[in-house]
Amino acid sequence: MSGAPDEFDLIAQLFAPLSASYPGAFNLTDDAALMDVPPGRQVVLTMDAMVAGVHFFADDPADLIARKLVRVNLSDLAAKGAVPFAVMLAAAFPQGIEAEWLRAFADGLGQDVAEFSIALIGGDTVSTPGPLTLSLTAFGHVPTGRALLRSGARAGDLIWLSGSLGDSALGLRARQGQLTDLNPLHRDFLIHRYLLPQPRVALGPALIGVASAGMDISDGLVQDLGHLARQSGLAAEIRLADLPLSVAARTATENNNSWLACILGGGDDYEIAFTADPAQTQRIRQLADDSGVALSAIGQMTAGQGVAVMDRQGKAMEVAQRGWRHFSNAGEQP
Ligand SMILES: Nc1ncnc2c1ncn2[C@@H]1O[C@H](COP(=O)(O)OP(=O)(O)O)[C@@H](O)[C@H]1O
Ligand SMILES: Cc1ncc(C[n+]2csc(CCOP(=O)(O)OP(=O)(O)O)c2C)c(N)n1
Ligand SMILES: [Mg+2]
Ligand SMILES: [Mg+2]
Ligand SMILES: [Mg+2]
Repeated sequence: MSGAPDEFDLIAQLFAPLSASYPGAFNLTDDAALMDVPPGRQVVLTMDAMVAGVHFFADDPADLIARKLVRVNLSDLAAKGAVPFAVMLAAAFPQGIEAEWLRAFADGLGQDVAEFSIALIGGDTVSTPGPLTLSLTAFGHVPTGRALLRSGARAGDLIWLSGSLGDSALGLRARQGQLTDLNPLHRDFLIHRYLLPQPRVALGPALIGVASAGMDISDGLVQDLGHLARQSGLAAEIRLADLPLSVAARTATENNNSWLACILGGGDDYEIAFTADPAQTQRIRQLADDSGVALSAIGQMTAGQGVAVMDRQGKAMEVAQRGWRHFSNAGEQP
């Protein structure tokens, strides 16, 4: 492909190679793909869209935009305990987009297709007079009947969280010109966490038979745990002191307490929150050691409803920011 991109060259030259490992994708030359499911497994499907100016900045590197798109979707699959195997891409590219940008985008897609052993099995390519708009559908599989659901938590279960919380939301604030007193290394780390989330693809499947419920944290810990608690018919209580913070996030919040709200409700974490019977604690600690992904017990499920955040004195805190909403009704209680 040289000069101005052509729709069919783009598909044949840049996207088709990413389907090579999947015969049912017909090298992206047919109307649809065919999918077989391994015996004893169920397909898990998820779709997340990303829009320039809403989920990422239009001038973010094209390869990282593509990889973030893959990763936010694989995060949902991991939260269900699923092993990812395929994705479908719907891309609306702004008119006049450059061939070089598309090549970088496809390179990024290819990097993550390889890294996560998945295939691009189809999609659609259109132009838009609006901002770059991307949607990915991701497919994974789990042993039939064993997927982790939001509804499986029981009273007394501990709440666990992978990785560290708030890095990405702080990275976004740093890019927006806030958090100006960060040291450059911390700033780069936080921005990297924003640009390139790390879906917990190995952890998810390992949690089957260990966790009672799971979800990924995309909107903000407090809001998202609220969804899990509601679906399980329970309340969630988390302890501020036990939230896993990176050195960079800890430093940022030490200097300025108002960033705490960002950690509790800033979103873009793409970490997995799961619940488990306290009897599973040893196994979970072993999983963390084996996988190299930190797992922290941050609270417990109790009878009741809602999410309470306990401060360092054990008192319920006011939470200024519970999580991201694309739309909200004025006057509605969050
Ligand atoms: N436009 C839509 N049409 C159908 N289902 C949707 C739509 N938007 C969201 N959903 C469904 O609503 C549920 C919650 O979505 P969402 O909050 O985006 O979850 P997540 O944060 O895990 O991506 C999911 O089951 C999702 O498939
Ligand atoms: C430029 C920019 N501004 C703001 C945000 C913050 N933000 C946008 S959407 C979102 C929540 C997650 O996106 P969503 O579409 O709700 O994904 P899902 O919850 O469906 O996985 C957050 C925290 C961002 N990521 N980038
Ligand atoms: Mg979603
Ligand atoms: Mg999710
Ligand atoms: Mg959301």
